[in-house]
Amino acid sequence: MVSVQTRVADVVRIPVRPGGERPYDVVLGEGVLGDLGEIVAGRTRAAVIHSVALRATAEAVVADLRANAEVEAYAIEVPDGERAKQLLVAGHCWDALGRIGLTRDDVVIGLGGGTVTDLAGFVAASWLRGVDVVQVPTTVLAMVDAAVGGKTGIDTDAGKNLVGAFHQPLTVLCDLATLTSLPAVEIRSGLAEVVKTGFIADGVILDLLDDDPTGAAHLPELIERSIRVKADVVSGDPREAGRREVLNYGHTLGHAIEKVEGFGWRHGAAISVGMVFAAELSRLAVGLDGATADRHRDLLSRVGLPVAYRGDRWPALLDAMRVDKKSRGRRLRFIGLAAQGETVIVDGPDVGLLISAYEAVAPERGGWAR
Ligand SMILES: NC(=O)c1ccc[n+]([C@@H]2O[C@H](COP(=O)([O-])OP(=O)(O)OC[C@H]3O[C@@H](n4cnc5c(N)ncnc54)[C@H](O)[C@@H]3O)[C@@H](O)[C@H]2O)c1
Ligand SMILES: O=C(O)C(=O)C[C@@H](O)[C@H](O)[C@H](O)COP(=O)(O)O
Ligand SMILES: [Zn+2]
Repeated sequence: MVSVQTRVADVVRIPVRPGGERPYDVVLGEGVLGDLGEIVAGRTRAAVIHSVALRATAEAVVADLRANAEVEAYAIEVPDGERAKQLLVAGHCWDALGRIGLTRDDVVIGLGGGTVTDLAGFVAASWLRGVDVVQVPTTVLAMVDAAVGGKTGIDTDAGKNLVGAFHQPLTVLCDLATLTSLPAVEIRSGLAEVVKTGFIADGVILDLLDDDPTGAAHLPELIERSIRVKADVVSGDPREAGRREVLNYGHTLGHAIEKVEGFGWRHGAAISVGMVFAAELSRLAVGLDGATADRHRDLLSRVGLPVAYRGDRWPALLDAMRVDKKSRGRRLRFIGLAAQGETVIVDGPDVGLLISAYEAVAPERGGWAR
């Protein structure tokens, strides 16, 4: 396990102000899960959607809400990991909400990693055409990214997150104490989104990770900085009409790897490879300097994330990338980097260029031609 230092002694509240939609805060600190009762007090019912790994925490939350907030709380358990983001599991949750009799005055609570907050958000967005959701992320990845900003959804056979809705939460509670049980491999996966945030916006993040690539020495600060960037981007463009697309840096290839791997790769691992590819594409297409491009591979390797993938999977990856939400007609679109903190759209690059960029992550190519 990676030890979690708690340098953020005080609770930090980071505002998300999505224009036209209800404003909310991301609350970050040790023990902030204790605020949940106050947040949902006055509701009749609450449904706590959680993964197997969070069963004990969910049971404690349910008991606390019943005893201290006079809320009829119920736990709904879903599978661990990406297997939660399936239509079948959403259906299981809708059936459970039906049995509970959850009304529009009641609330869904998403307790777990990004797979659970994505699922719970989608269930809340669709149940009765929309009920409130409070997100309680328990992984680094969910705190810095998935639980913030209202993107919710599930996967289909065709690809990642292809069904979903924008549904902003009532509040996001990031309790640093929950991270003490998080395996190191999951911390590393979360650091991939942290690195993404460093390259697209806040360069201090990259320096902090250079200082300690395990993330342990600066974890609360890394989480806070990443949330601030996400909150800022989402506040300006909650429904991805434009600028929000920058949060997809590394995701076009990353999501394709997840699909080709049958959703068996961690999200952070897949977008780590995706960022090395995106950096190389940026070098070739928009003149990103070689040192910044190389910094991707160096930093991500030192964090302990993968930076290479199989050459023979290129045709399948290209097919998978065509259903990416950024695609327009036959044109693939990528988020590129002109310099650290300066994103650009790489619109409709030709396949030859994509293959050249892919060579940066495929040590032995094979099975595909230029
Ligand atoms: N909606 C968004 O904006 C957004 C942003 C980024 C990622 N995502 C999505 O998030 C998902 C990845 O999230 P993730 O990395 O959190 O994965 P995850 O939800 O699969 O969690 C990782 C593993 O850790 C376990 N776990 C969770 N909290 C724990 C804790 N405190 N202690 C011990 N074990 C714990 C989980 O049960 C799971 O097995 C992907 O589906 C990705 O597409 C969504
Ligand atoms: O919040 C966003 O916007 C993002 O793109 C954040 C990503 O890290 C995240 O993985 C998101 O789920 C990707 O969304 P998608 O629209 O590409 O499915
Ligand atoms: Zn992501």
